[in-house]
Amino acid sequence: MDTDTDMLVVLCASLLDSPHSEEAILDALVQYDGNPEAAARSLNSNQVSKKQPGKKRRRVDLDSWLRPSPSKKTKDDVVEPPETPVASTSRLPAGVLPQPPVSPLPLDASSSRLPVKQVTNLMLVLRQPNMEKTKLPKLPPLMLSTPALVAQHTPCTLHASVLPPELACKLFYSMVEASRGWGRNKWWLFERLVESPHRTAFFARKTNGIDEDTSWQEAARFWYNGRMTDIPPVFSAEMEEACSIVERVVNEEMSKRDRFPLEWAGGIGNDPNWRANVAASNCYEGSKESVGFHSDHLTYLGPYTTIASLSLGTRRVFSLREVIPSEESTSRRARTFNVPLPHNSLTIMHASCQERFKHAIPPQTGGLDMYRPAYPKSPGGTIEPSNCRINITFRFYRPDFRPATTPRCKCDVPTVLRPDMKNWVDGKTDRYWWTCHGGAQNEGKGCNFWQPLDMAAEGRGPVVADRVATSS
Ligand SMILES: O=C(O)CCC(=O)C(=O)O
Ligand SMILES: [Fe+2]
Repeated sequence: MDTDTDMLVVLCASLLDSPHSEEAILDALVQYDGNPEAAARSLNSNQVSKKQPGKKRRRVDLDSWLRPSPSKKTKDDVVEPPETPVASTSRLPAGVLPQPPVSPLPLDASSSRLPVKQVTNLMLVLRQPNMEKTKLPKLPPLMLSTPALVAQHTPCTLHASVLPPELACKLFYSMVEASRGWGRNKWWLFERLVESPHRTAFFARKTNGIDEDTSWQEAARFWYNGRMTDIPPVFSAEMEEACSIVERVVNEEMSKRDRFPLEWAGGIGNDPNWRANVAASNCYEGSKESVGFHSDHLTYLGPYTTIASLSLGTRRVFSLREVIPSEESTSRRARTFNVPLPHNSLTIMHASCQERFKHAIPPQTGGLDMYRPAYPKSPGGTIEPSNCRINITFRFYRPDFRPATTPRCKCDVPTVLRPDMKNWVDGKTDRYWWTCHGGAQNEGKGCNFWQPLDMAAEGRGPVVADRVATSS
């Protein structure tokens, strides 16, 4: 761990009511963008039920944290997962990576709005945590190679060959072409400017498909990673065509599933349960480009969102790993599930996936299969194999989470909405927090803003629970 991070861990530990493992602290720090007070508040709030009323708050001795920890690993140290093939120097702490949910316009380091500082690849900043010692046996990663296995083990479904082959090919070519102009997201983490190890872009649909509301373009225009962006492009003709097919598949799949009480239920008449009004696209060129474990911010998506992720081009592995709730941490261990995503497949991350699981595209070891398009780029042209994977995540920004309703912190930047993953409950009484996002751009210096989401007080909904309540 670098010195800055050491100091943050120490600071956070000094604010805790009871001792926590270094990994738990690091986890919370990453979740709160390196803000020790917000991280400590989160860890302390997990303790509330265990605390005895009237008992004096105990501060952890700073010295005990500053003392160097034993440097050599013992056999008991559980090193997280040997699972997905990830080079050891670039391994992220399992399940912790504040990679943002949607990836709008690239942030340009040369822009006058960003301070000129050395940029570090995100993968090099986060170190492998010392995992809590546990007696529970480590679970080897599990390869989920069929849609049935994916549905059995994860809150996701996998759909093969979703687009007509020619459309999939055309969309692949056009996105690869466009991706030459995309950039890598940059943000501040632990007082360092880090950048994502893949290129990314964000699109807003011209309308939400139902009315002429353009506020989603506004949402994307203004804030991303605590930074103002330009107006995003609208969907291309191929993206629109793909999107209508994806919407049909998603709604069909949702109609077969039980819905969670906090899910959006505002669709009336012909308005479907789910529609895509924005899309984030990623281009992974070659085997080393990746995205670390993260769950998507829920700022505009709201609780129990559904995200549809289209894969085009080279096949890559999608990793999913459950975040074990605190109270179950001694009784069961997380397992990593690896899902190979072929060209023209759709992965639907269903409601509860962002609350319970983190996901990643790890760097690929052991070689990459080149993608050989079925059609040439232009009629009569030659077919060139490609080492790129294009991912388009179609998302539904909820009307009750419109940008104007996002609380702002003391930095005067819209906050981000995060689930309390360590205390995931039942889809009804789960906790979420609005937290400061200013530090992601302001050299890592944010404020301490932290506010629980209160659906009723904030006038949000309707959600599935409201529908059930009125119909019974
Ligand atoms: O490339 C993928 O499949 C995942 C992308 C992702 O997780 C994201 O954009 O949030
Ligand atoms: Fe994601």
